[in-house]
Parts: sequence; C-alpha cells; structure tokens
Amino acid sequence: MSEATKVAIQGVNIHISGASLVPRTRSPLSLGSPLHFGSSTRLCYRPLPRCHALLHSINTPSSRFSALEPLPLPPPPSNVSLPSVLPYLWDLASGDPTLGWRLFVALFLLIGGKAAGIVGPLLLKFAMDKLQTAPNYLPKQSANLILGALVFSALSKAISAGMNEMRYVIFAPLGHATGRRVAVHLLNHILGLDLTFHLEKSTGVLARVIDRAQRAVVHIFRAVVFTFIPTAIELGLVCVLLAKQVSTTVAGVVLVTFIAYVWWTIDITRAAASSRKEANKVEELVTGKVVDALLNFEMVAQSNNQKLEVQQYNGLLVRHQVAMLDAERLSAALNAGQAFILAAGVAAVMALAGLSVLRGSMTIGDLILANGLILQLSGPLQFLGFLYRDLRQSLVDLDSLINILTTRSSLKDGYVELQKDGPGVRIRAQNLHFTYKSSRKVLNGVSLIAEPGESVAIVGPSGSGKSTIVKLLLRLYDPDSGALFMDNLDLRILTQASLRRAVAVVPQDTVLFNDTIHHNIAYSQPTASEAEIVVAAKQAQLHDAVMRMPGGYSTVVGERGLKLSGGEKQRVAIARAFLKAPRLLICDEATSALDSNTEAEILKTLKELSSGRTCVFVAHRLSTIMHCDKILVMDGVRREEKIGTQIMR
Ligand SMILES: Nc1ncnc2c1ncn2[C@@H]1O[C@H](COP(=O)(O)OP(=O)(O)OP(=O)(O)O)[C@@H](O)[C@H]1O
Repeated sequence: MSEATKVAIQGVNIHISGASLVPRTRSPLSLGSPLHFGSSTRLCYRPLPRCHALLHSINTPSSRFSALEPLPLPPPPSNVSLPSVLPYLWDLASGDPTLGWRLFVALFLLIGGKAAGIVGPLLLKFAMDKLQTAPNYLPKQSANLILGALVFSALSKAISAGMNEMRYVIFAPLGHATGRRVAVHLLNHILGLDLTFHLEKSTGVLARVIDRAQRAVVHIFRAVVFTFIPTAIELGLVCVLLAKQVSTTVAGVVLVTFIAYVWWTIDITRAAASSRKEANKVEELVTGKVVDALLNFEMVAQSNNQKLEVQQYNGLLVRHQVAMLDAERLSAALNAGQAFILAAGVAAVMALAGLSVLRGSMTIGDLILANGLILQLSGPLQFLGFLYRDLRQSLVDLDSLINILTTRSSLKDGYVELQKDGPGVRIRAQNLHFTYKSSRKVLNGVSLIAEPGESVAIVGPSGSGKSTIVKLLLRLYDPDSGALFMDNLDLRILTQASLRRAVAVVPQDTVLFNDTIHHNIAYSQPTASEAEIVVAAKQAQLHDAVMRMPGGYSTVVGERGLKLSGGEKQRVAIARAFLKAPRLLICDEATSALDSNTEAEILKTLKELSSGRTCVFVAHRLSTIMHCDKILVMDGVRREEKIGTQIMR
C-alpha cells in the first residue's frame, strides 16, 4: 500500500489503512427483474390469526378517542404538593375540548345532588313536626302532604345518589383522558432520553412508573373533583342549615367533629405515606427483579441460578412485606380513629338535641333533622378518609413522574436536517476521545474518513471500542472531545431524527418485537406498503422462509411467537435495512453469531445491500471485512503512550 493511501490516525494506538481510496464502481442494485409486484403480491398474505387481529387493534385507536395529541404538554410541577399538582392537571385537562360542558353539567349535578341529599332530612323534620302537633284526625289534604313529605324524604336519597353517579359518568372521561395524556407524554419523554439514562434504569421500573402515573392522575381527579370539593360544599350547607334550623351549638359540634376527623385522617395518613413510599420503592425493585429474571431466563437457566434469583426475589418481598404491614397497621388505626370521632360527634349532637327536646326548646323534628344531616355527611366523610389515602399515594407516585420529566437528555438535538437520499454519505471522525460515565477511557484519538460509497471495516480485540464508534455514529453519545461529521456537518448540529433516518444498523443480535413478521420488517419504515415490504423481504432472501411460516407475513414472531433462527433474524434486520434504503449502513458484528455457511449467505446479501452506500462493518472475522475499502484497526492495548502502525489489507 502506498503512503498516499494511508489515512493518518491521530492519537495513540488506533490506525486506519485505505486498501484503495478510489471508490470502486459498483453495479446498481437491480430490483426490478426477478420480482414482480402489483396485485399478485397480496397473495402472499394469509388470513390474519387472532393474535394479529389483537395487535392490529392496538395500532388502530378507537375513533371515539383522539390518537396522539400534539406535544408538548405543560411543564411538570415543581413538587408533588396539591397546590402545584392541581394547576398542572388543570393545564393538562384544559387541552380537552369537552372540558367546558362537562364541567358545567358536573357542577349542576353536584349542586343538585347535594341539595337533594339535604332536602330529605328537611322533609322528614317537616313531617315529624306536623305529626307531633297534629290532632287525632287530620284533613285529607294535610295527611297527603305529610305522607308526600315522608315518601319524598326517602326518595331524595336515591335522587341524590343518581345525580352523584351521573356526575361521575360525565366527569370521569376527563380524568381518564388526562391520565392517558400523562402516560403518552411520559413515554414520549422517556424514549427521547439518552442511552445513559436507559442503561441506568431498569425496564420494569420504568414501565411501573408510567402505569402508576396514569392511575395517580385518575385518582387525584376522583379525590378532588368527586369527594373533597363536594364534601366541603356539603359541610358548609349542613352547618348553615343546622345553625338556622336547629342551633348554633349543634352546628358547632358538627364542625368540630369534621375538623377532628380531617385532622386525624391527615395526621395518620402522613405517617403511613413514608411506609408506603418504602413499599413502592421495594415494589419497583421486585418488579424489576421479576422482569429481569424472566427476560433473561436462558442466562438464568444456563448459569443454574434459579435459586439465587428466587432468593433475591424473596429477600425483596420480605422488605416489601415489612413496609406494607407497617402501612396496614397505620391504616387500621386510621379507620378505628375515624369511626370513634364520628360516633363521638353523633353522640354529642344527639345528647344536645335530646336535652333541648326535653327542655322544650327543640322539636322532635329538629332532632331528626340533626341526626339525618349528620348521617348524610358521614357517608362522604368515610369515603374522604379512603380517598385522602389514595390522594397521598397518588402524590407519592407522581414523584417518580416528576423526577423523570425533569430529567433532560444529555444530548441536545440539532437543527440541521441531514439529507435522506444520496449515494452514501461522507463520514469524517476527527480525533475522537470518549469515556463512558464512571468507566475507563475507551477512545483515545480516533480519526477516520470514509467517502460516499466506501466501506470501512472496524476490527480489534473485544472491548477495544468498536461498538462505541457505532454508538457515536448514531449519536447515542457525544464524544468527550473531537468531532464526527456526516456530509461535513457536525453530528451535534444534525437533528437526531434525520441522522437516524439516513442510517440503518444490522446488529449482532436482531431485536424482534412480539408482533407479526410484517410489522417487524416494516419497523424501519412504518409507512411502507405491503408490496414494499415483500420486496425488502425478497431482497433479504427472507421471503421464501416467511412463506413457509404458518401465517405467512402475519405470523407473530419474537419471544411470545414463532422463534426465528439466527440467520432468519439477521435477514429480518437486512430486510429492514433494504426497506429503509439508508445512506449509511452499519453492520455491527452482523454475522459473528452465525455458522460459516449461513455467514457466507448473509454476507452475500449484505454485499448487495451495501452497494452504492457508505458502509461500516464491525467484525472479528477476516471473512467479513475482506471486501472493505478501508480497515480501522482498534488496538486494545490501553497504554496511552503506545503508538503502533498496524495496517491490514
Ligand atoms: N454503557 C457503558 N458503560 C460503561 N462502559 C461501557 C459501556 N458500554 C461499553 N463499555 C465499555 O467500553 C469498552 C468498549 O466497549 P465496546 O462495546 O465499544 O467494545 P467492542 O470493541 O465493541 O467489544 P466487543 O468486540 O466485545 O463487542 C468496554 O470495556 C466496555 O466494557
């Protein structure tokens, strides 16, 4: 190799050679002749199995509910106190076009329901007073009036309950829609965070946080809109009524009872919250543990570590049990205390009212009214305690939501669009240095130039940083120093979406979703037509294998479906890449897990795929890189002072 063909590598132990800097002329990919498309391609599809129908339904949201609302949503609350969370939820809910009329109708039903509840005891008092003072014989009209009052006082409870339920039906969709918006927002945010965040967080934990946040929003709505506000209104009405109709002392006793009840509820619930917080934390660990053990079952079984996994799981469950028992003890104290305060309040009111009746300053009707109104309040009060606990729990759950929503990606998105189409892309790496968080230095001055259409191999011992270069090329990380350019544009100024649109990766282990093979191929280009997917599968030499599957392209593959062989999985990745028609193709040890026959076949397909594109091949085997234009040798020796010049042809 002439000196001129060598590409200088700055830095210590990494070198690149250009086997030929003159791009080879490659025959353009011939797509047309062997494949015939059109209506006949539809014959490839067999009837959808049930599971596919289910997956299909997941992808087509009901028309009753809007699909994805435009983002962004309001900034998350600064803390999880109710005064901060409520405006946040209000902002979220106000995006719903039905908010106005739902609020109006709910308010009407709220007032109507509470009024109906209070009218009952009033009618009863009226009937009792009339009966008490009535002579032995009443005219028919008066008797009918009393009977009517008695009947309506009984019916008023049902009217009140009916209006309350209707209020729930009218307002509940808003709570659920807001919960959904939060969950969508959260998943959108999480998927936008960098790889470091995802590597640090367990998948199980993140799934749980999303689930809890969604439920927390629904609970907060239920507690605040359906209980706290209505109960406060009802309390006000009851106290005013008691003061006017019975006595201010009785109204005072009811108020004191209520304050004592709320105080006890808040005090004990606060104490229980820390136990629940601990229980939540451990629950996340428990879920993470189970998901990890089940996802990595093969590894667990191979290492004979079933016992270890179960032991660790049990240890976490014991911690969870302790925290839960603590919370349940406090919950028992809460319930008992609430019942006692309520009973004491009712007893005091009854004693006061009874004395007044004996003294003649109150009628039996007044006593019945006082009793009726207190009982009327006690229903929501008992519910209030339960919902307050729910609310506290929901606020604790929202804590994790805020933590995640306030986490920012360490990679700031760029603003320039990388062209999607073109014959390959020009890559320039300039003196790259990179260290993973809390790890040793991995890249120490890597430089490289690949012209459009050239193929570059990256070789080197395990751990020398080959895949790290791929991650930098995909901008999953930024280099600590130095820069990477595509089409002479720094990756940091490119939008991540346009960069990733122009790049396709065939990894060592292809990720398959538990979905149809059709969906799995289309994953790189979700808008692709059926015909395009079949073309890609044929180009990847996958079509015949798909046609042998029980459901053709509708066969569900992945962990919960049909298992594919290593070679078939790689062909799915290659079909994805064909479909995407990238400017840069990255094969990250794409054939290293395959036997030599399969490898040879896959390499043939990859060669076709790489034609006319810039390609980066990360490989251990010489067979994979023989055809490459340039070879970057990563020297795994980590002594920074070592400078070698190992050139491979
Ligand atoms: N997310 C990470 N956090 C910390 N260290 C990491 C991370 N990913 C990789 N490393 C470390 O960086 C070094 C380079 O890893 P990399 O995967 O780039 O090597 P490689 O050359 O591709 O290895 P192999 O051939 O085994 O795939 C290794 O020592 C690895 O342990």
